This record gives sequence, structure tokens and C-alpha cells, in this order.
Amino acid sequence: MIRDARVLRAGFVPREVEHRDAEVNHLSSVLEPITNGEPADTAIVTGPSGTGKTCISQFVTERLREEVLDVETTYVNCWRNYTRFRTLYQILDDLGTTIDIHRQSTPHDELVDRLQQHDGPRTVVILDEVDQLEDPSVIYDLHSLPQFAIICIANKEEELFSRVDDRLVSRLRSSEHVRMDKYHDEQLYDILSARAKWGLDEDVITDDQLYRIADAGAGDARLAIGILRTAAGKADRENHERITDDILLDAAEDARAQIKQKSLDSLTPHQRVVYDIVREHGPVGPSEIHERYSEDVDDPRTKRTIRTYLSKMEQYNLLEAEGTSRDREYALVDSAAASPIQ
Ligand SMILES: Nc1ncnc2c1ncn2[C@@H]1O[C@H](COP(=O)(O)OP(=O)(O)OP(=O)(O)O)[C@@H](O)[C@H]1O
Repeated sequence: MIRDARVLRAGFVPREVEHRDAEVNHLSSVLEPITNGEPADTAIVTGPSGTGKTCISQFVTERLREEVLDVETTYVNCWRNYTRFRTLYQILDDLGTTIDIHRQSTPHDELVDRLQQHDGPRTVVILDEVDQLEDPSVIYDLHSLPQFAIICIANKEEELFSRVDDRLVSRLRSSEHVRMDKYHDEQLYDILSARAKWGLDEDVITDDQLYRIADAGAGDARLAIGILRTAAGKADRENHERITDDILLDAAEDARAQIKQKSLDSLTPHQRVVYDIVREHGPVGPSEIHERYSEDVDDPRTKRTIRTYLSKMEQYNLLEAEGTSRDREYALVDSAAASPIQ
């Protein structure tokens, strides 16, 4: 059943990306100066979840490394490393220069100094989920160091801009933007079909089944590949020769539940408090959420930050918002209402 399980994993970077030629070319052209040993501009990559932002960024930087000897790349998930310290530390760690850094006592400036002194090859830093940084000044830190090129990945550029100070906004506004939209069903079908070809034995899934998965994916390649992986895994465990329609029916729900759990596990402690307030009291408006949240935590973040948390959880299908911006209320997403595989 399964020929190569790696191909079906969420973080897999394929040898060929489908339907993103323009975006790949755009991002490659931003990084092009590096091939001549010159500094490159910052790139901002935005789009909804599962539209290939991480995949395209990694694909382009991998290709760059194939072409040029003197270039390194490093990847930081800023949701996981949401403080300035952790992001800087992660980059230095990748560069192999953290040996004598003490997590508790080393000041930020020293970490920035180390980056400045880094005399290795030019390095492309992918800052994924950059809108999740508690202190986005780390973008500024990196922006001012010519030996580093930055790719900032976020869902919405407004969310990124609303969190950074004016001097950085004007710099980021003049950066190159690569925008990704949700995939059409045909595009998702092609992405799935390539994964099935490399990841599964021949004839274990029909074209019609792949189209139905593409439809249930609703523009999100992460979900679509997740459904394919879940279905193939179950068919394999149960010793079927083919993926049956019954297996497919459950796979969409299981894949959604897995993705939801992963998103929940990614929430920072403050985001989790906000999520729990909506779970207990939703539908609830932002002011009440902020009031309750401020009572629950010792060092509450600003209302604006809480709004970005709510928006992020909406992007990741954990919360849904109803109403206009004035009377907006948030509630948990009703997973049972998501469209099943037809
Ligand atoms: N154009 C494409 N061709 C082939 N595979 C793709 C393409 N776009 C996305 N994928 C695959 O879909 C999955 C999700 O993509 P990716 O993680 O890049 O999405 P994302 O936009 O970064 O989502 P998120 O905001 O949730 O992190 C990955 O397994 C990726 O390899």
C-alpha cells in the first residue's frame, strides 16, 4: 500500500511544486543577488493555511543551495519560538554558535552581536509564523544585518504590520510580497496525484477518490494531504488492497481532528487562556474576552495582541467569528458541521 511514507508527511518538501511557478520565480528573484554574493531584500510570503507558503520557501532556498556553494539556510518556527531570545537562539544554534550561551543570563544584545560577527556564508533565514512573535523587533535585528536575508511568512500582512513599529513597517512595506491564494480543486488534485504516485503503490486509489479528497480539502493542501495520509494509513493497517470509500468517509474527519489537535498544541500559554475563555463563554466579544483574560493571567498582553490571537485561531479553524467588526463575537468552530467527503 505505502511505497514511501515520507512523501505523505506534512513537512515534506517535494522535488517539484505544483501550480506555483509564478510564486517560486518571484521568491527566487528576490534572493537572486545572493548568487552573486550580494545582500538580498526581505521577502514577505502571505496566504491562508495550507497554501504552500512554507513549502515554496523551503523549495526555493533548497534550490539556491544547490546552485550556490556559499549560502546557508535556517528555518525558525516563530510560533514555537515566540520570544525574541528563542528566535535569535534558534538561528545561532543552527549556525553552531550557541556553545557558551546561557539561556537564563545572556542578554539579547549579545545574541545580536554574535549574529553580526557571524562570518560564515550568507544565510537565508525563514521566519515562519512570524506574526506570532511576541516581540517582533527580532525582524529589525535581522533586517539590519546584511549577511542575512529574511523570508517572513505570515497568514495576513496586516496582522504582521499591526504589531511592528513604524520604522519597521516602512521597511517591510518596501519589501517584496509573494501572496498565495487557496488552491482550486484541480490544483489540489494535481498535488494529491503527485503524492499518491510517489507515496503509494499503483492503483490503490482512484482518480475519482482523489477528486473527492481535493474537494474536501477546500483549498488547503495540508488538509488534503492529511486526508490522503490518514486513509492510506488505515487501509494499510487493515490490510486492504485498495483505499475503500468507507475508509475515505472517516478520513476527512480524522485528518481535521489531527490538524485541530496540532494547532491546539501549538498555542502559547496566553493564547490557550484566550481559547479556553471562548470555549467556556462563547459566543463572546473581544472586550469581554480581554477582561476575563486580564483577570486570569499575571502579565496580560494588550487588547491589540489579543485581537491577533483571535485572528490567528480563526485562520487555523479553531475559532469562528460572527458579526461586523463593531459587534464581532467569537465561538468555537463546530467541527461536526465541516463538509464530509461526498
Ligand atoms: N504547490 C504545491 N506543490 C506540492 N505540494 C504542496 C504545494 N503546496 C503545498 N504543498 C504541500 O502541502 C502541505 C502544506 O503546505 P505548507 O505547509 O507549505 O502550507 P502553509 O501555507 O505554510 O500552511 P500553514 O500556514 O498552515 O503553515 C505540505 O505538505 C506541502 O508540501
